[in-house]
Amino acid sequence: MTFLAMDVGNTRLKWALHAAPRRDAPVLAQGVQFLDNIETLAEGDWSRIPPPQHVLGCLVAGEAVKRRVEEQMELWDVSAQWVVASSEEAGVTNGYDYPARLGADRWVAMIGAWHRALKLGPARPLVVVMVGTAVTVDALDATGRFLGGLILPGHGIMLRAMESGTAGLSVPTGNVVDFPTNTSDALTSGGTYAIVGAVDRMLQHVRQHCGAEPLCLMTGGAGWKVAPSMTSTFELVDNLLFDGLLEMASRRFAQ
Ligand SMILES: Nc1ncnc2c1ncn2[C@@H]1O[C@H](COP(=O)(O)OP(=O)(O)O)[C@@H](O)[C@H]1O
Ligand SMILES: CC(C)(COP(=O)(O)O)[C@@H](O)C(=O)NCCC(=O)O
Ligand SMILES: [K+]
Repeated sequence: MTFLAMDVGNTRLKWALHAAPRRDAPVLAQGVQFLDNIETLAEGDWSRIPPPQHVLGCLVAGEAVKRRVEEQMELWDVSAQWVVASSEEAGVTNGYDYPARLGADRWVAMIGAWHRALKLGPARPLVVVMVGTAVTVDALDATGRFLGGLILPGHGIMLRAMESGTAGLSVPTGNVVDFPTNTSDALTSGGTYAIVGAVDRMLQHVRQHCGAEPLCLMTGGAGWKVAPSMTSTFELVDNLLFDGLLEMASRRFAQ
């Protein structure tokens, strides 16, 4: 009963083949491809794994990318289910004005975070930070209700926006320092602290709204860049999206 979980962001496709669509099922194989290289999957990585019986993915990269991924999956006799955020799934409720317009990756990450937190102890509010192409900072209360969240540009987008919007800001990546004294460090530090500041602000909102200290989980390909500069307590989690997809799959594909 193998299960393929897939997370297609605006920069990279991440996949993990699990032995079953079950929480804590062992990972049999996993990989990452930049979106430009999707066409190599069927003849490359995916030709070397057993065919999955179930596929559940979240994709925020648009219809054209979805078609390219589905083309690669023609290798197998399986059709993918793509997550669409709804008003309730796997114990999490969605407070977005239009629930289906919430990024599927944010929905899946919150479901993963919610169940990870439940395993750690009594339910408490959560702040879920995803640092990918974009950065999202999402809040859940202690009943599993998504209260709302922030979206801001990720490192790459911030730098490219600065480069294209100014005459003299095309410089190499710098370091994060308290008092930047060159353009590279000033840009890198500014971008990083913008993200850290957004997280701190959301933690403050949740503390105030819920009257309890939230658990803060961070995930995403660029999480490691932000982690050293964080001021609040948080946990960096590698596979929050896969946790969420497994949690959903265990319900959708239960036999
Ligand atoms: N090996 C790497 N090569 C390029 N970018 C990387 C790498 N590792 C981490 N990153 C960073 O991670 C970001 C992409 O993270 P990811 O979570 O895959 O994003 P998305 O889900 O939006 O596709 C990139 O913007 C980059 O800043
Ligand atoms: C905010 C996002 C662009 C993040 O994308 P990512 O960084 O994971 O590639 C994505 O979740 C998205 O397109 N969301 C839809 C809009 C929304 O969530 O309100
Ligand atoms: K993502």
